Amino acid sequence: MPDTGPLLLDAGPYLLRPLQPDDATTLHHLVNDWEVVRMLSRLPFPYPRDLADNWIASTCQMQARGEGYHFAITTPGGAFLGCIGVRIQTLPQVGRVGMLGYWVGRPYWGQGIATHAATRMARWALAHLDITALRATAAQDNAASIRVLEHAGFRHCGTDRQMFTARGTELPVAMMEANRTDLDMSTTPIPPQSTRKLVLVSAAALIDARGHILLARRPEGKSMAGLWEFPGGKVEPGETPEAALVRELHEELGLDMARACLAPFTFASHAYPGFDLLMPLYICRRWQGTPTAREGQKLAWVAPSALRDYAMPEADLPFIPLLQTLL
Ligand SMILES: Nc1nc2c([nH]c(=O)n2[C@@H]2O[C@H](COP(=O)(O)OP(=O)(O)OP(=O)(O)O)[C@@H](O)[C@H]2O)c(=O)[nH]1
Ligand SMILES: [Mg+2]
Repeated sequence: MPDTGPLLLDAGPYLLRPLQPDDATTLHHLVNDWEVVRMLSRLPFPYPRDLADNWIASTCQMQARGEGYHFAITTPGGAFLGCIGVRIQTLPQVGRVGMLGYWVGRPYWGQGIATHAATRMARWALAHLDITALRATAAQDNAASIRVLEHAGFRHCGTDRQMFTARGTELPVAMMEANRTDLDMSTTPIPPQSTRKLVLVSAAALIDARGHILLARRPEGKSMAGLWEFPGGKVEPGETPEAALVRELHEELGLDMARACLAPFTFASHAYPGFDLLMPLYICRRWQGTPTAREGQKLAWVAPSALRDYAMPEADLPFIPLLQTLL
């Protein structure tokens, strides 16, 4: 199974945990409800009891193969409220995307449960799974589900038609998408141009003896979580960019190095929706210690030719050809 980080997630006042065989009875009781099933494209009505067992078993297999992650939504006390999951698909031209789906049992509607679950699940999936974006569809007559997706940070990206098995017909659906930048923007209001901030960040391309470069994956909870970046961080007031980088590489990776080992290479100047980033990139080939993930980030030594396989913040993209030429 790919390394996905934790599989027990807080979702506001609710919990998300992998489905278990003994959820089948409650799951069946809640989902075998016309008002629930009519909004779910692939489920039949009535929903047979043994389908609940088979579905739960198939989610365990999907998870083991890294093809999908399906969770029960529960109260802190463990009461089963509904399901949410992401199934990974490879789409032509787009690549790997996660298809988000969810439902909540009718007795629990109107309490914001789906919004809490979808908000958390979307952030977890983009932080931990190798996907470029999340997609979801909702029947056009399912205004509640469209609102859930909007609140979770999804944007409308088109319309389509989908077969709804229980209703026995094709119906128009809203198509929605969220990528790693969408989710940042849904929590950070965009300031007007006059109050924009210039953020100075020092970053390092650490290069090992094989000519591989160290990338770190931004952990869940940080902005742009799930993207791979060059280790480093913000320059604090009164600090030089080099001193900031020596400090950050110690804090984030446990490395010790002399400022003289940092060779200025190039810089990025990029306008993000919420701030302007100015980021000098240093090359560093000598340090003391072994890079250790001290902030929950994942680390990877990457060959220059493979840099494009790692989703990076927009500001970093111009670095790739420069590093490939250097190495
Ligand atoms: N370190 C680093 N930050 C980058 C890169 N590319 C890029 O856009 N950034 C942006 O620069 C900003 C500052 O980075 P950071 O979050 O590492 O700052 P930090 O280590 O001081 O963390 P903190 O503010 O959470 O304490 C973030 O908005 C980050 O997304 C990169 O390659 N490396
Ligand atoms: Mg940092």
